[in-house]
Amino acid sequence: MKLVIDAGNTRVKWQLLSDGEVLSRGVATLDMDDAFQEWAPRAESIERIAVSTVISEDKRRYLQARLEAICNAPVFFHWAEARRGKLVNAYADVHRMGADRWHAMCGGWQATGAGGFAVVDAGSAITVDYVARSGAHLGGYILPGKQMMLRSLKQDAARIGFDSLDAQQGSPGASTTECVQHGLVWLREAMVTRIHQDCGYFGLDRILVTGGDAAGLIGAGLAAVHDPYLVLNGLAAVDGEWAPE
Ligand SMILES: Nc1ncnc2c1ncn2[C@@H]1O[C@H](COP(=O)(O)OP(=O)(O)O)[C@@H](O)[C@H]1O
Ligand SMILES: CC(C)(COP(=O)(O)O)[C@@H](O)C(=O)NCCC(=O)O
Ligand SMILES: [K+]
Repeated sequence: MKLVIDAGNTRVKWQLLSDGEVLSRGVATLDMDDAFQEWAPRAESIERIAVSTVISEDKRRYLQARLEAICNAPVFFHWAEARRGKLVNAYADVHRMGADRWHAMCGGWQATGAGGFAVVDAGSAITVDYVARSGAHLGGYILPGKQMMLRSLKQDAARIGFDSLDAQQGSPGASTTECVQHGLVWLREAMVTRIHQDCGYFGLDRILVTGGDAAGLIGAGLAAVHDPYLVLNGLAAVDGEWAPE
């Protein structure tokens, strides 16, 4: 049995795998005492743990120590790479790229086979990455995620006080709350339009979306396949049979 973990800035996603089949899966946060209680009873059967993470080095060490306290299996951390098979990273300095972005692209490559694709990961931050049919990563974008935008408006502007609002429309607002909340919808719609345009320009056939705010992007019209476990699928492939060359 293998445990694969995607530890993001907000949440930890995990899956327990046996011969490539998913036995169980879940979501936790690192600060929870019982973060691993769902799989901990099966820890003795786990032979290997593979992790993709973008958390700080301090938190990464904390995660490793917690895993080693529960489980005897070796823990492997996987990072962004220059290439994996035909998939070629656009970064000159690949170590600077978030492991989650690389593993999401790996998951996308495995899932789409022949065509080019876009990966949108709407997590703490939003990332967009484009991969051509040849496997060449064309580059991407990093934007603040929904909660990050709301937090920065609240913290960094003295007179922007607003409430939560389940806004579905991006029409011009007539109060601070509406201006902020409709603004998010408006921004989302603009982003979706731009991603669709880029996919046409670069000849990409498919869009894959993942992350906690994926449903919001689909609600804003993103024509994408939603896979909440895209990073884990890519990580499992990299940690498994998929040879680097
Ligand atoms: N139950 C939830 N707990 C926390 N965040 C959630 C939840 N449901 C949706 N979200 C949204 O998902 C985002 C986190 O998504 P996630 O993909 O887990 O991020 P990360 O990979 O950065 O940890 C949050 O910013 C929040 O907007
Ligand atoms: C952009 C990210 C913060 C996204 O992480 P997340 O929001 O999913 O936790 C992460 O991929 C990261 O820390 N990247 C490093 C910089 C880069 O990818 O160039
Ligand atoms: K992520």
